[in-house]
Amino acid sequence: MNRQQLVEQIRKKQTCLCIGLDPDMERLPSVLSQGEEHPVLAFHRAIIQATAPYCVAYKLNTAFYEVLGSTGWQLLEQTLELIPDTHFKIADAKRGDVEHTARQYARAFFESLGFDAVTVSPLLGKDSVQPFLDYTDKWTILLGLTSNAGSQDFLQLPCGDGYLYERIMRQASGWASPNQLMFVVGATWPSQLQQLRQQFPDHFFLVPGIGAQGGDLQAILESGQAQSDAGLLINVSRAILYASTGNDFATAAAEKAAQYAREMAGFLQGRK
Ligand SMILES: O=c1ccn([C@@H]2O[C@H](COP(=O)(O)O)[C@@H](O)[C@H]2O)c(=O)[nH]1
Repeated sequence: MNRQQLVEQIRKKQTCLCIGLDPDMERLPSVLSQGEEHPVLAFHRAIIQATAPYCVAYKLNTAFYEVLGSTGWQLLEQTLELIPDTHFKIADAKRGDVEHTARQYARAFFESLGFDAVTVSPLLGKDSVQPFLDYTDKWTILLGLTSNAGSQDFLQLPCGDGYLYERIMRQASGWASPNQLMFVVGATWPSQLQQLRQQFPDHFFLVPGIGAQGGDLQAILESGQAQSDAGLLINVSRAILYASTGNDFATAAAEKAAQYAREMAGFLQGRK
């Protein structure tokens, strides 16, 4: 899905919500263990059906699938098949390796699995990211400023006239156009996100950290939108997936997603 198609979906639906499909076996509703289908697949089938009207993207964090071994990889593929073509599909895999290995990762996520986007660590430098960027019709989402407290250990260290994350993002922004390069910026750092938006007016930011991590949605919406178009994909995983673990889990997830979407619509209305 290219930028124009993504922006069209955001405008049409008046939401920039991305739902994280991070299936935690210990939190799945017990009703699902009684069926014939794998509980993760039954969970995703119900969640996607209930929430698709309120979001434009789904983000699958590969850790939650990898932990289940070969079954997990099958579930990843089967979950992708459940996601409508109208929705942007992100592999949150945070890959980063030397060039020839990175090329295999890029092939895996873009060709074998067919994701629209994959998250990548920029720390090994341009040659490690280039294999992803070579897929000009796909998106590379570089870790900019991550949402966790530990981003202060390295990413928020002073560097030149700014911080390390700014230096990384500035340099990496020269590697490809904003039509194929996004940055992860945590919702837990609203003032940094505001400054980053001024420095990077045209890039999409994938923003995790709303819901369970306590990020402030209003603050992100107020300061995070790009000049040219929406420019934000705001991810929520646990707060939607596990809104209820009872039999009403899908309805509860839909209500929560609709609530986030309504808040977003208030900001997106009337934008170009
Ligand atoms: O900086 C980052 C990068 C990625 N994540 C991932 O996003 C989701 C957030 O889940 P919630 O349940 O909404 O907190 C999860 O997959 C993280 O690994 C992040 O949180 N921060």
